[in-house]
Amino acid sequence: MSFRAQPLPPARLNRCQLFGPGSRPALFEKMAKSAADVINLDLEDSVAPDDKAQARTNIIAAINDVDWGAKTLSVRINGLDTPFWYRDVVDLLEQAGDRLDQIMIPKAGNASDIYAVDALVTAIERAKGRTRPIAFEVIIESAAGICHVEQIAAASPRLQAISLGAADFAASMGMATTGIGGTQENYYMIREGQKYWPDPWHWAQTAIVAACRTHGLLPVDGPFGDFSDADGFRAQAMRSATLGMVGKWAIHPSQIALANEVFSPNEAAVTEAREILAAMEQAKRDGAGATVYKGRLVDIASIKQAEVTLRQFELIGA
Ligand SMILES: CC(=O)SCCNC(=O)CCNC(=O)[C@H](O)C(C)(C)COP(=O)(O)OP(=O)(O)OC[C@H]1O[C@@H](n2cnc3c(N)ncnc32)[C@H](O)[C@@H]1OP(=O)(O)O
Ligand SMILES: O=CC(=O)O
Ligand SMILES: [Mg+2]
Repeated sequence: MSFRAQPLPPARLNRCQLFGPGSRPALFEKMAKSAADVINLDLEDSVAPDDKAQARTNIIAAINDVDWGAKTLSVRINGLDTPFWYRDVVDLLEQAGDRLDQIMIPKAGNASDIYAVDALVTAIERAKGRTRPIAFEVIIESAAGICHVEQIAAASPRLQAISLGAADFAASMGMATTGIGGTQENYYMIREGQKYWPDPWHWAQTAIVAACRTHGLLPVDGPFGDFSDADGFRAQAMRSATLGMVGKWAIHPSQIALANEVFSPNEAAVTEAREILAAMEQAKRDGAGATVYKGRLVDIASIKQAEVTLRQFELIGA
C-alpha cells in the first residue's frame, strides 16, 4: 500500500453525458432542458467535414446564448490527427464565454497529446485573461490510448474525466464488430452446451477505472449505439457501475433516464451502506475491527465501500 492517499475525483455528478452534433443547433435547447448532468456539444465525429466551421459557430453562439443551468458544459474538439482541432480550441477559447467548463479531447494516444492541447489552451487563457481554467476530459478509444492510459490520466491538472469510446476503440483494435458497446453475438463461451456471453469491454473499462482512480479522475462509459435497446443499455451501464465507473454517455434522449437511474444509488443500497457504517460503529465500541452484518463479514474496508455509495448519494442530494 502506498503511503499516498488515493485522490478523490471532482465532486460533481457525471451520471449521464448527453451528446449532440454541433451541426444540429435545433437540439441545443432540448439538451439544455434534459436531465443529463453533462452536455457534450460535438465538433468531431457526428459532424461532417464540410460542416465543421458552421458547427463551431453554432456551438460558440449556444454556449453564450442558451441557459445551460447547473450542467457541466463540454465541447468535443476534433482529434489531433485532423486539421480542425487547433481552430476548435482557438475559436472556443477566444470567442465562447466563461460558461464553457470543459473540452473533450478524443482519440488521446499518449500524454503528449494532452500536453499539446494544454499548452495551446494555457496560452489563450493567459492572452485573454480568463480566470477560470478550462477543464479537460479525454476519450480512450485506440490501441495506443489504452496502452498509455495511466500516463494520459497523469498528463494535466486540467483533467477531470476519461471515457471509453467503444466505436473507435473497436476499430483501432481491429475487433470483428460494427456494434457500439454491449454484448457481441460472436463473443461467447460454451459450457455444457449452453452459450454464455462475456463482456468484451471489461478489460478496457477496468484499465480506465484504475488509471482514473490512481489520479483522482471520473471514469465514464461511452456510447451504446442501439438506442432502441433499453435492456442492453441498462445491462451495460450496470456492469460499468459495478466496475467503478460513475456514468455513461447518452447518444439519444431515451438513454438519459436509464443512465441516471443506474448511476444513482437506490434506497436499498443507501440503507445497506448506512447499516454497515452503524454496524462498524458498534464494532468499534466493542473494540473489534470486524463484525457480522446480515450473516457476512464486514470490516474496516467495508466502511470505505459503504462510503462510495453514500458519497454519490450525497452528491445527488446536494
Ligand atoms: C461514436 C460517437 O462518437 S457517439 C457521440 C457522437 N454522436 C452524437 O452526438 C449523436 C447524437 N445523437 C443524434 O445525433 C441523434 O439522436 C440521432 C441521429 C441518433 C437520432 O436523431 P433523430 O432521428 O432526430 O432522433 P429521434 O427522431 O428519435 O428524436 C426524438 C426526439 O429527440 C430529439 N433528439 C434527438 N437526439 C437528441 C439529442 N442528442 N439531444 C437532445 N434531443 C435529441 C429529437 O429532436 C426529437 O425531438 P422532438 O420529439 O421534439 O421532435
Ligand atoms: O467517440 C466515441 C466512440 O465510441 O468512438
Ligand atoms: Mg470516437
